[in-house]
Amino acid sequence: APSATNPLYEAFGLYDAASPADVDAFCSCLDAPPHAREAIRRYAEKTHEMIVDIAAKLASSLGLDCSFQDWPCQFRINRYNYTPDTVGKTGVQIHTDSGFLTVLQEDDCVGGLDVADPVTGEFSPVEPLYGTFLVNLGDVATAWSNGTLHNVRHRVRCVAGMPRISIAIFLLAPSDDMVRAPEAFVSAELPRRFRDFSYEDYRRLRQSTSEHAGEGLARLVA
Ligand SMILES: O=C(O)CCC(=O)C(=O)O
Ligand SMILES: [Fe+2]
Repeated sequence: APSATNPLYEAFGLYDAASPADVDAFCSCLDAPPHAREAIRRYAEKTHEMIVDIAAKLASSLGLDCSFQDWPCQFRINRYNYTPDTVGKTGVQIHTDSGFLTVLQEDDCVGGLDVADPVTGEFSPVEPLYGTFLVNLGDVATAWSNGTLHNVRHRVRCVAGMPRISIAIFLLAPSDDMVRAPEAFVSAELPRRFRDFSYEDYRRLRQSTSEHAGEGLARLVA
């Protein structure tokens, strides 16, 4: 629901996108007619396949052979209730995604997503590109890779006076909820940076401290 921090933003979603029963329950909440139900089911299935595949390729590029098939996955539709009066206002505050990997389908027409340069902190706009997805790493990626991968700070601003919709799928954390860098990422030169932690605890920590941009990782330093 819209909040004091992000009054133009609302979202609804489901957990777990890999579970046909969860997707069905979500469709029932929406009172989705059969053709919409089928479209949502296929979209969740295909984007889940895609995110698991991207994660495996990412791991393999780091020399690790692992499967992300059973990692819980959240699916969310974001809606920004923009009007001509809200141009220039915040859509979503600066944040990092808390999980491992996000695949985002941007609005085809309305831009406004900005990503921060990790060194300078400067924001650059991401122009919407029809037919593409955007891949983004979250806090769990930083911890799980022992600091090899970088979480990305981003925000959404209202740049046009019309509603904006984006669809995100989030691969969150290992299925046992415990985030721990595999041994392959740990060496004498690169000692373990973070203690083992529960993703659910970390998510609660982010909420309770209102630290939404990965600051909480500093609390988990080994
Ligand atoms: O709507 C967007 O472009 C980004 C949404 C986002 O950052 C999120 O859902 O975490
Ligand atoms: Fe995000």
